[in-house]
Amino acid sequence: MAESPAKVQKAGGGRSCCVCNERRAALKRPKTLEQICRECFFAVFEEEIHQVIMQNQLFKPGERIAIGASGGKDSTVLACVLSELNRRHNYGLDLFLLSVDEGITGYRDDSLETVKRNEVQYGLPLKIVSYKDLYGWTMDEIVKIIGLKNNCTFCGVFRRQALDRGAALLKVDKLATGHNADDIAETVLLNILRGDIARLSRCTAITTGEDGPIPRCKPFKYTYEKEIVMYAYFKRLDYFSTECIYSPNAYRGFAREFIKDLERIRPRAILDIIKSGESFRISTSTKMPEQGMCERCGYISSQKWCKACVLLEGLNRGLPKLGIGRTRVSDKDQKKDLKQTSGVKSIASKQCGSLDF
Ligand SMILES: Nc1ncnc2c1ncn2[C@@H]1O[C@H](COP(=O)(O)OP(=O)(O)OP(=O)(O)O)[C@@H](O)[C@H]1O
Repeated sequence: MAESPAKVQKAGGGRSCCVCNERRAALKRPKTLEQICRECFFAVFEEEIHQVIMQNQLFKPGERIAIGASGGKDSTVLACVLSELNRRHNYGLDLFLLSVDEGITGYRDDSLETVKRNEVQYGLPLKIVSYKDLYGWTMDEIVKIIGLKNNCTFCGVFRRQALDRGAALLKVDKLATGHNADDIAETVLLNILRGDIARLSRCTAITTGEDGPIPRCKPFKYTYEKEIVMYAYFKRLDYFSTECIYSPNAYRGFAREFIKDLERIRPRAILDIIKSGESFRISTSTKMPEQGMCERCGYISSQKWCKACVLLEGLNRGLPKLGIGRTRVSDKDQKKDLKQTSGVKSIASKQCGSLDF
């Protein structure tokens, strides 16, 4: 449901809109702090996304595009705006909604109900793929075994692959996700803090995976989260706004809060962090992982087995910590497990909501 954004910055003193100069300003744009009326806000918000799509040639006429639809604000606004722009500018796209059911009772089951309503509201066919069908496990079952600490690693790795598998079933050319400017700035910071050069070098790319099965793109790369919330609120869009019940990601939470603090002082900070991320150049002497194919399932992987197969093997063998970085499994046990598991190296923990798309 369209909830009131935590802090809609109201326009003050009955000023007129800085765009049309006719209507009264209804809000202050978080990105530019301009006083603007509702109608002009919708228009500039949509036009900026259209420009990003055109300048970065995100889509080609005739393409089939899946929108990763979680039922949350970002992907709901993405579905709404993409269908509108597709009509208005004759992109010639065949749009679909693609949802991953992670099997989280009290969270994903409810948000999927929202996506089912969106299917009708936007007239976009919906495909749902589930962890249970793909991997034989729901997140509820995984959490029972692994607890709350590392569950985001399983969820993130499985979701990435599940989206690819769903996209393949839909036979789409590309997958569009609702990652916004705040998400990307946050990921730039996290990759710097972790010294993860490989991810730092690709996390700002608007399109990724062009060498893989299905490229992914982020039409909201420069769109501020606060503006997405305002758009959803003023348009009264039907979205689901509850946080995942298994998401205790404190580290990412600190990065998020830090960026929100910076944004309060200087809204451009978000765009500048993204710009800094884009400007990073990796020295030629830095060794980058080589992309290959998982020997087990054929999915792209820089190791012998992909991350999902390593994690799944651990779950199925009753060694759920197999493949999770920096765990308390003793070195000896882990070495033994990994040896038995065809020499796959331990993977570093990938946090929930991370942008390794
Ligand atoms: N279960 C899912 N099914 C399909 N797509 C998903 C799912 N979870 C995430 N995505 C895609 O990845 C994007 C970023 O996901 P993230 O978990 O960071 O959520 P978010 O920032 O809360 O976005 P949203 O508001 O759309 O839920 C989403 O906008 C969506 O496009």
